Amino acid sequence: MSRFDEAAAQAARARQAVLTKPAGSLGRLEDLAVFMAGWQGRERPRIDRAQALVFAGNHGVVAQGVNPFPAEVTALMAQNFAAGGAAINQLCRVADADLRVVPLDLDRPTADFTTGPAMSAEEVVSAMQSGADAVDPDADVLLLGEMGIGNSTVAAALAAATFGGQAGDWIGPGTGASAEIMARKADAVSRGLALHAPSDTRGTLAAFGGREQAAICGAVMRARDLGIPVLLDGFICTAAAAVLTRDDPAALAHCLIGHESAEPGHRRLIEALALPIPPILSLEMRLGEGSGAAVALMVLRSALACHDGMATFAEAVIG
Ligand SMILES: O=C(O)c1ccc[n+]([C@@H]2O[C@H](COP(=O)([O-])O)[C@@H](O)[C@H]2O)c1
Ligand SMILES: Cc1cc2nc[nH]c2cc1C
Repeated sequence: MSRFDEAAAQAARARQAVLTKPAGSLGRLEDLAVFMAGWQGRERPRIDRAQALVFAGNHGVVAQGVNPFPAEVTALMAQNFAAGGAAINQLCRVADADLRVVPLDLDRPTADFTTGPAMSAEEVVSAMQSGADAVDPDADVLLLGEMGIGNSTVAAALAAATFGGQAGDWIGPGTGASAEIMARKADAVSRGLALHAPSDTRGTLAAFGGREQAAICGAVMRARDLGIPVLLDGFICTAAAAVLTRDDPAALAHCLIGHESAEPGHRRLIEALALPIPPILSLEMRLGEGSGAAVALMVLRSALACHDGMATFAEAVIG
């Protein structure tokens, strides 16, 4: 497993200290440059290739009436991604990321977690493998996103199973749930938590699903093996990746959270994870599909452009 290269990070910190700016004046852009230096293992990190992976899946728990949009929208949005008409297509174009959408058995939803396990152990392994296989080994940064009608309910269950608390602590409006839908969501998550008591990563994914969540876990692990830093998207993507901390509390050390979503559970999740760098952006976005990670990539590129391109005081002969 790749490790944070402290020597490269230290060299990047030393470089930040001599660039032509008051110390610390680029704020968290400086932290981002040092983070990338450590995980890429070079004083001057770079992003020549950014890969964005969006995993899509369908969920049996939609039978509980927990989502305002019908499950068919997952496949329709997958087609929209392929045709270039979604927000993520526009954002990847301006952020210069290679977008790949990976639909995962959309015509075979996972089982309803209120009545039994969402997935078998084999299905979990297969979805994790799909995620791992999709990672471009030559990427300098990996953006992760998801699409799946009903998956804000799955995310709430995964977060509650991982960090504790009640259903009401983790549910939110998702794509725009009414009060009645919210009540059904709380009930579905509560019943799921009463039915399943998983204690590890794969068991938690098997209990609640879904395929896109397992794929995100597989991609995060593969990126770690390859030494590729990861930009997570919003609530649903973060909740999926967070399941990895059940097996290894440091599993997300190479991850940044692209943005803090408007979905209320995201703040709680961010606090529970306590990653060293806070979410890059907070724009009240709540779309999913990797959109917040793609906007955050533009900030990350800004951080690296300053780190790499600025003159040092010695070079500029200032002050
Ligand atoms: O990740 C987020 O922060 C986020 C917040 C709200 C909604 N979403 C997206 O909305 C879908 C899930 O919402 P729902 O209402 O169908 O459970 C799924 O496709 C997600 O990508 C995503
Ligand atoms: C239209 C639509 C687009 C999305 N993108 C990610 N999740 C989504 C959910 C819906 C409903």
